[in-house]
Amino acid sequence: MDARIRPMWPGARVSGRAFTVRTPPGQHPSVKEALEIAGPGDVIVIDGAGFLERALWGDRLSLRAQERGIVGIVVDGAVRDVALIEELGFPVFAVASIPTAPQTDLAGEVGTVIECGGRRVEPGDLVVGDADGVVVVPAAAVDDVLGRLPRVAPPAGG
Ligand SMILES: O=C([O-])CC(=O)C(=O)O
Ligand SMILES: [Mg+2]
Repeated sequence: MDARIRPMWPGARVSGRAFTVRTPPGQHPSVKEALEIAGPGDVIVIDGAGFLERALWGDRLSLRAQERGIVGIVVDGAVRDVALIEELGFPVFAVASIPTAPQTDLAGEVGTVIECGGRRVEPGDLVVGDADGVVVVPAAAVDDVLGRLPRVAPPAGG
């Protein structure tokens, strides 16, 4: 994903399966819906249209996500409660933080093909994020990519 998408606290790392959401700018209903459908090992990936004037995510949603086994979220948009999210240790990757609340009147879609950070993301793609940002590996390419890892990994003990 492009370099706008950053970890919201130092040391945040995530890897898991994409659970996708597309939401109208600043709108919350589909984010909350995703939270109740996504499950263990999922990373919620939100196409928020890059809108930065309202936060789509915060500490309460992070706590609920942890309860459900969701392993992190990636938002092309803004979040809030970053200090509390860091205390929870929940990995959140987003463009920015802002204290302003989301709106609750328009739904989007969950579980469809979306664009996030300039990349196409399909449900089930592998999402990996760390201090450098986030990459998406298409589900069909995961075996190939993992199969090549031993050749690029440093030697044991090295
Ligand atoms: O308004 C919201 O639900 C987002 C938020 O602050 C939280 O999850 O704590
Ligand atoms: Mg909050």
